[in-house]
Amino acid sequence: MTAASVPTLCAAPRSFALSRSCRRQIESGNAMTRRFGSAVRATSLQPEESAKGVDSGSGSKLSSWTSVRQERWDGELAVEGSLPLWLSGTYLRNGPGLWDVGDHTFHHVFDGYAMVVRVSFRRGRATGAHRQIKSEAYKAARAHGRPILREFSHCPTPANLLERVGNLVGLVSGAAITDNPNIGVLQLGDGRVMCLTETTKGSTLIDPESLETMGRFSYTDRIGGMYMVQSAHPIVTESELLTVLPDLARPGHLVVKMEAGSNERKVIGRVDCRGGPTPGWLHSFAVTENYVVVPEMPLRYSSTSLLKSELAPFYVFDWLPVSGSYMHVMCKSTGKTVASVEVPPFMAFHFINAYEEEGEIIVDCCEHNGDPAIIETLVLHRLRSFRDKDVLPNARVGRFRIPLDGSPYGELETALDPEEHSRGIDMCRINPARLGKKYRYAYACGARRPCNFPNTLIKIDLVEKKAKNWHEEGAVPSEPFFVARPGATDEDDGVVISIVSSDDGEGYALVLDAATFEEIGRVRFPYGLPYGMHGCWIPAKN
Ligand SMILES: CC(=O)/C=C/C=C(C)/C=C/C1=C(C)CCCC1(C)C
Ligand SMILES: CC(/C=C/C=O)=C\C=C\C=O
Ligand SMILES: [Fe+2]
Repeated sequence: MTAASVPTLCAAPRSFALSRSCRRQIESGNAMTRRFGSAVRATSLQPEESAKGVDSGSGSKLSSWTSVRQERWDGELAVEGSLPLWLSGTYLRNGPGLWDVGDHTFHHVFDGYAMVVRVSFRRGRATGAHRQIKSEAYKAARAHGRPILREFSHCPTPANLLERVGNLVGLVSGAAITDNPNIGVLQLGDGRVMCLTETTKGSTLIDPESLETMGRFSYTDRIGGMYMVQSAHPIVTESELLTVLPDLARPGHLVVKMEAGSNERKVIGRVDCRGGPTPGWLHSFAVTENYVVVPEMPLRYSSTSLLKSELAPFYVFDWLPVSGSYMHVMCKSTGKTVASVEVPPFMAFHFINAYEEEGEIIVDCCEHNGDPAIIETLVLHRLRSFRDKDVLPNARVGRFRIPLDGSPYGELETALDPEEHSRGIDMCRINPARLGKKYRYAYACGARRPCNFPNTLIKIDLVEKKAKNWHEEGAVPSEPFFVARPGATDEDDGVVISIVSSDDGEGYALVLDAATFEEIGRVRFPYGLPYGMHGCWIPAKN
């Protein structure tokens, strides 16, 4: 049986909540995995194989949704084209690299065990590496031949009352939840490099050269208890890290900062949630020069799921549009909430940028048309088998306008015609020099339909309301990362780097001129790489 014929768990492409039968199937996920485990494993690599993608039966050898079985590799990379000589430094990208362990195959792309990829550029040449992160979750799964801790869509089912109580204690103590840091990687102002996920215990230090796991980042403050969850996208500058911690016990959000060189987070302020029994999912947030913008989405933590160790309609979340959607604005220097407005329902993983303009705050995000169906789009068997189907839900650049004059409502509009990017957009980046300021360009993954996943790179011009697209037939590019040319003054003077998995099973880092969005070069890995989430740039020292 090939990946293309793996039976689908939940085939309905667009639904607000999963049907009862789909939920039953997810709840009995372990049994499903046992039944179809060998089929799913057909897309995985055996240790002795290279990490190149396996033919899925559709003629494609795409490696995006295939585990890498080699724990590590490093070596020289072949360069095609000519890389700018000023491009000197290291691009790191984190993501889920391993979705199969023992007989168990994960269900969702967000479940995979973290793997970091490195591409180092120097004088027009490049070296590369990948390495599996040795989290406790990964080591326990390796030791037991199955996942032991709770991941995004995987919830070890308690066999009896004793185990149920154990899981509850494990939730409160954090012992039962994952530390698998598979979402982002960033360099702190003091030079330390951290991989992270949404569980606070997942923050993990790595060596940016060897990619070795150095150990857990231990926060020395006393912010613990039910603050076991954090945004996966802290905002990091040379001087500090700013982030938001959902309060699962008393619905609200704590905005905290940690100075470079310190392990101690300090509270800036707190906003109470206005709707729902629990906080909304806060994967990312936005800042302006003076404010922190805290979104409150109707996709909210499910207390039943957390307390009973069960899967909710959206894994650990419920979609509760009647609970309302809100945007809160906190002053960075005083911690006071200066605006809290109700907005139309929205669904966003990623905020692009925000800025202050004439009595209001503008906040842009990759918005999935107020529909959480995108979460189901990212289920692995759908990514593997629906490649020629047009099942990627529509998305747009959502632009919030938040008045600062005390008005109770904010607006949500579409910043440019979504046809400019074929109604697909996510995994956005900007020039970091424009963070919190009025800006013109955003880079993201977009769509060329039919597709089941974003398959283009796009440069969005928010002034002209146009997008430039890069596309290669059958390829899946990951987050386009902007690196400014040293000394640049124009917002788009630099390059955009994206790691691409191509249809023939190959993998390469693509380098585009950010101004023209034309290819300058590609740096080939000797094997295909799985899809990755977010990256960072570490400039060379000299
Ligand atoms: C976008 C993405 O990759 C999200 C990952 C989210 C994860 C791993 C969430 C983990 C969890 C919590 C934040 C709360 C407690 C349960 C658990 C599902 C482990
Ligand atoms: C890959 C993704 C969404 C794609 C939608 O079009 C979201 C990833 C979120 C984690 O960082
Ligand atoms: Fe993200």
